[in-house]
Amino acid sequence: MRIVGLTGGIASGKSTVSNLFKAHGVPVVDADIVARDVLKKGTGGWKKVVAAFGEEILQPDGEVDRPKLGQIVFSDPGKRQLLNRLLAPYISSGIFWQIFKLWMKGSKVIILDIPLLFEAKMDKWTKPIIVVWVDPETQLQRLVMRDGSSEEEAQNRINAQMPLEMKRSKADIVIDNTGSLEELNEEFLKVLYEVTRPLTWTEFWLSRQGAVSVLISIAVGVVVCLLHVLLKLQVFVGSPTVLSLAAALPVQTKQVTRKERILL
Ligand SMILES: CC(C)(COP(=O)(O)OP(=O)(O)OC[C@H]1O[C@@H](n2cnc3c(N)ncnc32)[C@H](O)[C@@H]1O)[C@@H](O)C(=O)NCCC(=O)NCCS
Ligand SMILES: Nc1ncnc2c1ncn2[C@@H]1O[C@H](COP(=O)(O)OP(=O)(O)OP(=O)(O)O)[C@@H](O)[C@H]1O
Repeated sequence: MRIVGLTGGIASGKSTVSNLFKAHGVPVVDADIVARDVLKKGTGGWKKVVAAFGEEILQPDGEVDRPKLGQIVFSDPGKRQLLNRLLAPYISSGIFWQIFKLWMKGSKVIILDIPLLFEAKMDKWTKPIIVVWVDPETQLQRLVMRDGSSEEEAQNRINAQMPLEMKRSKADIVIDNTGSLEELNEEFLKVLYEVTRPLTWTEFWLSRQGAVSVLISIAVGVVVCLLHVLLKLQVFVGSPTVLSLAAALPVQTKQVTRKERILL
């Protein structure tokens, strides 16, 4: 199985690119969706966060007031680190299960869309790593337009992440999303070709099909060895029971001649 890391800065266009992957039939695990699920009312993550930040971050219906919590953590690095620490175990196990479900379905290539891939040190699990890059002015402008936030709030969110230039330097593939959506689509098609090339042997062994092949090979090996041992036992012990056991195995057996017995 190939787990492709898709990352970048906030509003650099990760979701836009992951939608293109989905449209071409490549499954995507979205870490932002996992992070939302683990903060739903009554979950383990919700309990930890409410205990640490107090009930004033809750809406009247008991769900977390996300914009309010966002304002708190994106203007205070200490509180952001606390939130990250509290949610990290839930987010990583949520991501693991999503990947496992796709593995069970037999998906060979999956995209892990995760803004904090490097910050959360999850880059070692993904190959190749795609970074969606935009220039800083375009990033700020798109973020303000999308979220309707002030420039200051938007800049705080940008500053809360590893600088995009540093992410770019760690990438295997860079998608420059400074241009139009048409230009992005053109660049995307080249990346799609690269990402969906045949699996390497290592990736194949890590896929469900590879694991099944290994299990079948082991089972066949065990049966062959067992048969061999049983036939030998028949030679030395001369037990007809052993021979009938060997005959019951799903491998063709034949009567051992005297000459063959001597060879065995
Ligand atoms: C603070 C929260 C409640 C704000 O929610 P809100 O709906 O306003 O934003 P949303 O979750 O859609 O995130 C939007 C973007 O903000 C950035 N972002 C989110 N959390 C963080 C963080 N802890 N550090 C840096 N950037 C972050 C990401 O680029 C993300 O795509 C929420 O972002 C959150 O729970 N964050 C902590 C969980 C986390 O680390 N999420 C990132 C997924 S790995
Ligand atoms: N090439 C483009 N031209 C114009 N607008 C774009 C382009 N690419 C993305 N956008 C817009 O920029 C905004 C940010 O894009 P997107 O939501 O895909 O970013 P993101 O990296 O997923 O953000 P986040 O980190 O918050 O999840 C969106 O409103 C999107 O429609």
